[in-house]
Amino acid sequence: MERIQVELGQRSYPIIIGAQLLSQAETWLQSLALNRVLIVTNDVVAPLYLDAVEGTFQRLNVRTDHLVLPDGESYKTLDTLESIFARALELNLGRDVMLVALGGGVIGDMVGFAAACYQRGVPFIQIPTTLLAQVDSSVGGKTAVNHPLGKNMIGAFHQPVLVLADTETLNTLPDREFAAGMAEVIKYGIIWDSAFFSWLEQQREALMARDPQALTYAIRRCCEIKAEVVAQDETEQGVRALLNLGHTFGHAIEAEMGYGSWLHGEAVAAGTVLACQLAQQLGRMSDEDVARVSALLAAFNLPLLAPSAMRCADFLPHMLRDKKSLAGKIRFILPQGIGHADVVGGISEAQLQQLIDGA
Ligand SMILES: NC(=O)c1ccc[n+]([C@@H]2O[C@H](COP(=O)([O-])OP(=O)(O)OC[C@H]3O[C@@H](n4cnc5c(N)ncnc54)[C@H](O)[C@@H]3O)[C@@H](O)[C@H]2O)c1
Ligand SMILES: O=C(O)C(=O)C[C@@H](O)[C@H](O)[C@H](O)COP(=O)(O)O
Ligand SMILES: [Zn+2]
Repeated sequence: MERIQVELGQRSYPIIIGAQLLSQAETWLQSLALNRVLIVTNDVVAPLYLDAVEGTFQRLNVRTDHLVLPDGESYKTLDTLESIFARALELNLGRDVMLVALGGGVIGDMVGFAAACYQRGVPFIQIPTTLLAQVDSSVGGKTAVNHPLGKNMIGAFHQPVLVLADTETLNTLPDREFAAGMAEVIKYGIIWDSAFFSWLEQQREALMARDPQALTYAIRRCCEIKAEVVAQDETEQGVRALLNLGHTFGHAIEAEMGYGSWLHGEAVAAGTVLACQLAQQLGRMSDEDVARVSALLAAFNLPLLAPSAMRCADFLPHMLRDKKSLAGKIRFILPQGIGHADVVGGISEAQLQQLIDGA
């Protein structure tokens, strides 16, 4: 069992990573003095893991209710959020409730946002069941829903009180979803830790085979990096923006192609290649470094190219609305070699056309 602390003063919390955590989490839950919980999950995850999680709370004599939402990125909306509030109100849940997010990043982001808003804020626990959620979305307190005009545009910073990442849940994850999670794993190596990037290159076969030891190390290292970044900059005033590598392009792809058509991790992968190519044009990355990034993403069957239907003109309106934009100017996260990145502004439309349209 691995334990990583996210150090945020009064809002500090542990991330627990291990096998069979869903049914053996009493130790971590006991200290929270729970009264009542509402477990929110979706119709794919519920048949797999809801009973185990409910059983754990019930053994602690906690009154437990659940809500099963429809699955998918296209349901990460204000309408779905409203159905969480409706259920909480029908159950007469008060401010002593604990919301529990059981699922991937979509569930985690929505339940976190519901917790930030319900009766002006109640606590919540993250129980991430995808690789992406275990390495990224369950940690750090970014919560949101999408808007047709932009990804994660309506949201709040609201930290969970506990993250329980049961690595065995990854055994049921479809290959495409596993690969999507690897895009965020690779991101940490590029922006923060060149040794971790090299380790990923060496371990790619073990990771592809979901070797439990390799996977647990990768999840732990990602959570350590994210915890360090978030502890330095909880609300993205500076260094936290680095976690957005590939996302300026990626979010444009997700919104333009229709939420759910490209998985978040797939869009981030194609966006990461574009960010590396832009960095290369600016003399920040060598040809060899860009090739290493592309090869590692390709090893996990991730897309290296943006959708052919999308031209620069399709990206621009989305990228201008990106949350990192400042005074109407787009800012990108660009690597400096492998293991370091910066927020970079001042990229011209002509440079972006050259990058995306090749013209
Ligand atoms: N808040 C953050 O910091 C942050 C970080 C990264 C991504 N995100 C958000 O996370 C979302 C993507 O998350 P995701 O990739 O987990 O997608 P997801 O939540 O849609 O889950 C992927 C699919 O796997 C299914 N699933 C979940 N666990 C499973 C399991 N153990 N076995 C079988 N199937 C399982 C889900 O039902 C879904 O169909 C995006 O909305 C993205 O914007 C947020
Ligand atoms: O935690 C962060 O900070 C991140 O940027 C992590 C990203 O992987 C994640 O996709 C996040 O939701 C993007 O945030 P946004 O502010 O660009 O919507
Ligand atoms: Zn992301």
